[in-house]
Amino acid sequence: MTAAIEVKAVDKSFGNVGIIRDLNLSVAKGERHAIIGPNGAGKSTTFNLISGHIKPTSGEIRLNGDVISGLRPFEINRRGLSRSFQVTNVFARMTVWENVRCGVLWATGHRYAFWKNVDNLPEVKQRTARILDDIHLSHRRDVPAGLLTYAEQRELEIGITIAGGASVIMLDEPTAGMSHAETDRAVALIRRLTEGRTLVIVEHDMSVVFGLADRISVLVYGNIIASGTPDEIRGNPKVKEAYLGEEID
Ligand SMILES: Nc1ncnc2c1ncn2[C@@H]1O[C@H](COP(=O)(O)OP(=O)(O)OP(=O)(O)O)[C@@H](O)[C@H]1O
Repeated sequence: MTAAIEVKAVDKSFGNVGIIRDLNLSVAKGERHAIIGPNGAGKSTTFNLISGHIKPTSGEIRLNGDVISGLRPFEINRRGLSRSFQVTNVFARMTVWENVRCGVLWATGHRYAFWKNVDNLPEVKQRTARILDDIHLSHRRDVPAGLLTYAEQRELEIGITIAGGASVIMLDEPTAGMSHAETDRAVALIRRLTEGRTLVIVEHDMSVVFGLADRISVLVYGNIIASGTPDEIRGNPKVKEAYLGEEID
């Protein structure tokens, strides 16, 4: 079967510093795949390469079989890939409802419908309401997003990322800065919302990684040193060495 994401022999240099070196990664359709690795290993850079925010120096990236390296982020998004960022990225002055509706408008083809009364579009209204319900933020719908708690903002962002109906979702450290209880809630949310889709996640919290991922890839110095099931990764000596002194289970 065609992979959802296929990264082949990708290199990325900033100036003459090689950050990503011969990166090869395959994520099957419907799989939840985590990318882990020490600080500065190149995880966010890998995300930015796949989502088109930066271009590879060489190599090729495919989404559902089609080459996407070289395309711009919005073109890749239209082809079915949606991502969140490490830093919370919601519109602080817009309400929760308006934030989600933005994502829905994009997905339903009303991309530039600024002149329309968009609340009169039943499909948009229903879909926005359903997503708010899914992310358990219906009771906060009229609150400006900037006034939500930090964890609620991250949940909203996850909601917006999936609002577009993309088949491939990429989340960059979705539980960073959350308490244990908030993390558990976010993981349950992510698991539920990505059911039947492909998920790629960058995450430092190993309990999240090992609880959520079907497969894990370990990135060290811009290169994937191991890819496998959580059990394979746990028992891999190269991974243990890269995480010397740290607990990975
Ligand atoms: N635009 C850029 N220009 C120059 N160097 C960059 C740029 N973006 C990232 N880097 C460098 O690339 C390396 C990898 O950074 P990246 O943010 O991808 O790592 P990471 O694995 O996501 O780290 P962390 O876990 O700390 O978030 C770092 O040394 C960083 O300084």
